[in-house]
Amino acid sequence: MLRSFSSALRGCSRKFQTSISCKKLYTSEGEGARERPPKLLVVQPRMRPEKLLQAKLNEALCLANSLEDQRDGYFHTDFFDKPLPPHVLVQNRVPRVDSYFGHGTVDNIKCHVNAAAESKDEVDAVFVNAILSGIQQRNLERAWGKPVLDRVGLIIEIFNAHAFTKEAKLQAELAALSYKKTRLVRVRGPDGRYTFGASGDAEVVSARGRGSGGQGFMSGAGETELQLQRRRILERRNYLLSQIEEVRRTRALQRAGRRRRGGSSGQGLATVAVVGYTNAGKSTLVSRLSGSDLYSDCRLFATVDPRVRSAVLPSGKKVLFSDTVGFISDLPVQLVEAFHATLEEVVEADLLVHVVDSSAPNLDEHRTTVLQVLRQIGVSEEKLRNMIEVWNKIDMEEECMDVDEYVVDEDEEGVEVEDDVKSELLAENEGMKEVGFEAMEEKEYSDGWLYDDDDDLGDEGDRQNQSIEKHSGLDKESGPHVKTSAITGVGLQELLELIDQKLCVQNNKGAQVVGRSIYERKWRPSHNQESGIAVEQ
Ligand SMILES: Nc1nc2c(ncn2[C@@H]2O[C@H](COP(=O)(O)OP(=O)(O)OP(=O)(O)O)[C@@H](O)[C@H]2O)c(=O)[nH]1
Ligand SMILES: [Mg+2]
Repeated sequence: MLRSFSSALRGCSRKFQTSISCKKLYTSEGEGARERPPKLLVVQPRMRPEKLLQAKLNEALCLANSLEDQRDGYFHTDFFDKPLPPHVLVQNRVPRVDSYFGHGTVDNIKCHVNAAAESKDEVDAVFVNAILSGIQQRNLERAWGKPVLDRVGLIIEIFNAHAFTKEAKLQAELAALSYKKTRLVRVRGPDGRYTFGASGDAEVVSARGRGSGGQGFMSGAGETELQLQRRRILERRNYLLSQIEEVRRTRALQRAGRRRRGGSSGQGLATVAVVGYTNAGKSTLVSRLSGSDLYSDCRLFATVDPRVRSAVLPSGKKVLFSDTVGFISDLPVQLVEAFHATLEEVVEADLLVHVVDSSAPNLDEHRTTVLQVLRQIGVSEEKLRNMIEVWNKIDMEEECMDVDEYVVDEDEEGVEVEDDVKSELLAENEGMKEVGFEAMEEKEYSDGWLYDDDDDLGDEGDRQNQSIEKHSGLDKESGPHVKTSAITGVGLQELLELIDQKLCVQNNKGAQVVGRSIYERKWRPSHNQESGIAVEQ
C-alpha cells in the first residue's frame, strides 16, 4: 500500500509552500511553538475489487495529509515531507445504525489508537473514510476517546483550512454550518452542563432537550436547547448567504465588464472554465496555458479560491481561463450548493475543459463524479456535449502500469488483508464484548441529507465496481479530447487549437448557450440509488 501511495505522489512535482496552522484539531508542539496540523489515523472500510480499494485508500491518505492551514496562499509543510499517515483497513459488510462498524472492528481500531499513544506517536483524531451519521460519529468518539472525522467532515475542514479569499471563506463556513446543522446531538460539556453541539469532548445523553431557561421575549423563552442552537445556525447561515449574495453580484459585474471590454475583434473575451476531479492537474494546466504561476500541489483541494488567467489562442484571440475548486466523489449536494457563487463561473463560461487524471486507476468514477456535479450546478446538456476532455498526466502512464503489478496478500475472496484486519475479522466472528452505545433517537437530529441509513453500502460498492471494471483505458471514450502533460507541455498546443476551433464554431453559430442560473434551481436529495446525487426539481 505504501508503494502505491508513494507511486501516486511520484508524478507530482514539488511546489512552494509555507504556512502556519490554527484549527481546533491542531496541536501546539510546545511552548511558543507553531501549531502543527492534526495527525489522523485513517480507517478505510474494505471494498472490492482490490483496485478500487487501493484507489480509495490512496485518496483517504491524501485527504488526511491535505488538512493543513495555509497563510497568504502558502503551506508550512512540504506535502512530500509528510510521513504516510497511520492507517487500518477494516471489514464492514453491513454498517450498524449506532456505530457504523461492528463491535469487534470498533475495539480493533481502539487498539490502534492506544498503540499509537503508547508508541508516543499519538494521533489527534480518527478519520473514517465513509459518511457517518451524527450518532455514529458521536458513539465512535466515545468509544475511541478521540474526535472522529468522516469523509464529508474532513473535506469541509480542508476547505476551511485552504480557503484564502473572503469568498472562499464564506462558502467554506456555509458548508460547515449545513453539515453541523444535521448533527446536533445533546452532549454534556466539560463543565458538566448539557447542551447541544456538534463537536468537543462530550457525552451523549438524552436526545430531547429541555427548555433553554431563557427569559423574556428577546432571549427565546420556551425554546428547547436544540431549537436555540438551530436558530443560531440559521441566523449565521442567513448572514453568510447575504454576504455571498454580495460576492455573486460583484462576480456578475466583473463578468459583464470582461465581456464589455472585449478582445481585438470587439466580440468580448470568451471564458473557458477548467473543471475536473481534485488533483487532476487543473491549476498546473491553466498556469502552463497562460504563462502564469497558479498554486498547484499534490494536496487535495489545493485550489479553493477561484482564479482567472488570460491566454492567447493560435488565432490571436485572447481568452480567459478560469481555474476553480476540484470535485470529489460522495460529495453531498449541500456542499456543492455552498460553493454556488464560485461555481457560477463554470455555468456562465463559454466553453468547459474537463481535466481527467489519466493515471488514476478509478478515472471512470472520477469522470462520472465530475459530470454529475456539473449537471447539479446547472450546466446545460449542450455545454456538456461541447466540453473538451483533457487526458492529463500522460507522462505517468508507465508508472500506473507498475502499480497494476503490485502483489498483495489475498484472502479467499481475493481481497487484500492486512494482519490487523485478519485479527479484527476474527474478533468480529467471535463476537467481542459489547460496547455500551446509546441508541439515540437519531431521526430527530438528522434531516438525512448525508445518506439514508437503509441504504446498503454494498450497492455503492457494486456501482463503483462496475465503474472500475468497465474501465480498461481511455481510448474507447468518444467526444473531443486531447492527451496532455501539463508538466512537460505535451499536447498543450493541440489543446489551444481545439479551444480556438470550438470557440470559433460557437461564434459563427452565434450561440449564446447560457445554462439556467443555479440560484433559480431547487434541490432535493436523489432517490436514485444508482446515481446517488441530487436531481433538479
Ligand atoms: N506527472 C504529472 N504531474 C502533474 C501533471 N499535471 C499536474 N501534475 C501534478 O499533480 C499535482 C496536482 O496538480 P494541480 O494542478 O494542483 O491539480 P488541481 O486539479 O488544480 O488540484 P486541486 O486544486 O487540488 O483540485 C501537482 O503536484 C502537479 O505538479 C502532469 O501532467 N504530469
Ligand atoms: Mg488547483
